[in-house]
Amino acid sequence: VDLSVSVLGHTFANPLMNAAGVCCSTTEELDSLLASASGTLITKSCTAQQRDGNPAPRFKPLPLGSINSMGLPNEGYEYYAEYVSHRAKGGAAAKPIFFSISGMTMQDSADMAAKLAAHPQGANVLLELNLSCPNVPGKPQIGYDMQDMRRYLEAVTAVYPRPFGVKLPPYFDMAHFDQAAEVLNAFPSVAFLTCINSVGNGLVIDDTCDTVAIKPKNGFGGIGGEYVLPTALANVNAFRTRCPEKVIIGCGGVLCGRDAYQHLLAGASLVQVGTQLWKEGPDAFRRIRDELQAHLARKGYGADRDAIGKLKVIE
Ligand SMILES: O=C(O)c1[nH]c(=O)[nH]c(=O)c1I
Repeated sequence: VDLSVSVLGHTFANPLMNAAGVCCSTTEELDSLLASASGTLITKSCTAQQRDGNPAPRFKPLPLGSINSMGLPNEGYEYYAEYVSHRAKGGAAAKPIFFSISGMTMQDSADMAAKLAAHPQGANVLLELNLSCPNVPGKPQIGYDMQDMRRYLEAVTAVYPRPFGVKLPPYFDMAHFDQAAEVLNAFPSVAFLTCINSVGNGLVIDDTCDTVAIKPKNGFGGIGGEYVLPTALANVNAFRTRCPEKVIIGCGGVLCGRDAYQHLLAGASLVQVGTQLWKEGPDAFRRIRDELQAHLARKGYGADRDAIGKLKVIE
């Protein structure tokens, strides 16, 4: 089965990649993804300057997923810009690299986008603008404020001439799908949407000691893993139907090849792996890729792209 996917002006060997934030904060981590069976990779969301993030414990793996309130720890824009200078390649050996930006202010995000636009490897980098970080105390999610989202996209499109994408939070109401899609469809250069970020502000309790699992925000943090697959699939499908000109990247609840297949059916062209990558390491990509390949073969598909968006409803 041909797993290659050609979207956004690039061809990927397979649809799998990491979710921003997981196994992608340092050169070593990023190189381990580059060496893995993933089709591509994305850098940790960066801010203008290096950030330590929230106090630990700030991440906990759970039987059915994970909770995190990292607080946007990262090495700063220049570190990741330097990384893509060496690693992003064009031409035959192309391995385009996704670059996640999550400025502390709109101006910071616009400034970093402008720098990325001028980057020598700019044509081999795909910007994923993170509008959905749920864990910086005092910073409400941009993706949940439609006017804010419009302002951010106006600021970034004014300085970033290339097609780029947006990392969206999960929405849970049809009216919100409609409102968000209306904003996003007003920006043709928003070429892809990554659905979803973690389900914000969950609370995990360790009842052996009657205490919350993580320290920041009195234990409130983003939920990932098996818990979120139905919500992720709904958001992939909702934006696929509302934004037919945009590419959808699925993220959320992918543990195995069949989960990735469900994201393709729902409308995703690429599929990100977060919590399971944290638990299993980059070898997860070979396993999930092979499982996806086997599943598509069993279903009689010649290529994974033939499955994209093929979800049937009950008439
Ligand atoms: O706390 C984080 O660093 C974080 N954690 C998430 O679950 N999603 C995000 O977009 C971010 I920027």
